[in-house]
Amino acid sequence: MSSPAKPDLSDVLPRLNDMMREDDHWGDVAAYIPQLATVDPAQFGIAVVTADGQCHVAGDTQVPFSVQSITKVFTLAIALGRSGDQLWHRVGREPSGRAFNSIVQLEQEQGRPRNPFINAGAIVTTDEVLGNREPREALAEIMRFVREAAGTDDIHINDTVAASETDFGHRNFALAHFLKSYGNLINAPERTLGTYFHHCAMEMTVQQLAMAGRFLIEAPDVPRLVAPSRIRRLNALMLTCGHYDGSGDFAYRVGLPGKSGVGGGILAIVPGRASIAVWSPGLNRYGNSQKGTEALALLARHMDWSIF
Ligand SMILES: NC(=O)CC[C@H](N)C(=O)O
Repeated sequence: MSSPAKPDLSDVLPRLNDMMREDDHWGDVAAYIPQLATVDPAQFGIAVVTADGQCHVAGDTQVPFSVQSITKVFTLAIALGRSGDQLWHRVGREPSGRAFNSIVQLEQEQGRPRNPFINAGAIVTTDEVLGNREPREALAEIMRFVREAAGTDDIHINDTVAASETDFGHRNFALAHFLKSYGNLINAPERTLGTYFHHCAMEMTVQQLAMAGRFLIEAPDVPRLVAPSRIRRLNALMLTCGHYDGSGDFAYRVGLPGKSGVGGGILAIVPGRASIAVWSPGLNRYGNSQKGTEALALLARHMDWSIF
């Protein structure tokens, strides 16, 4: 009996792209960052880079989009590289079950954020990366890491988006001041947030993001930026916390470690096999890409890529 043919990504991705455009339930773009509110939600792009370095793409693949919270994976990797397990004194490792920008949880837990992927936790990891340095030095380190991971220097921060968040980021300022009041911020709130808003405002195409995620695959031929044991832990946190209070739903539907951003991007990892970046700016009720999640669920099922 012949075994069924292995699905070919160069067929699968264009079909997935067509399916995503069949209806117009694109979700809503994030309105609380005015620069993101102007993006047309009816866009979709996907890129898959396999462990052997092959890249397959479909859809709107040439558009650089605001990666936002996906940068929290890179800043966490850098913070752990700088401080090791000391970091966990300042931030936890449990799913939050709350919105990404929840204030009430931070107060209840006395200034130690639940995990490094909610905003409060990422403000702490950014503060750890910043240390006593100038924000531009910390940002240069973050950009170096991401560019090296992606294998290209053509990745930049959109200063207009960063300025837009600075002007309207009142919740993040509230979170940072709470952290400071509990003694869990080394720097002045404005200084840490300036760094945070800027790394969130980094832009990438889906291909660049999928390339940047390769270091999380843990395979022989991918760039070795962090130790294998740490890669597994980053993936564990992405699985349990990467989609905020939608993390359980994402694990149920997709079955892969993933990290979303309010710009509509999702980075998902198939351990040992592939790095996937998907982008569609319309969001679901958890603030995660609506079509991006749907596409990942279909792709994971079709390729039999769920880790479970
Ligand atoms: N979920 C996100 O992508 C949030 C990131 C955004 N920069 C914020 O702080 O609100």
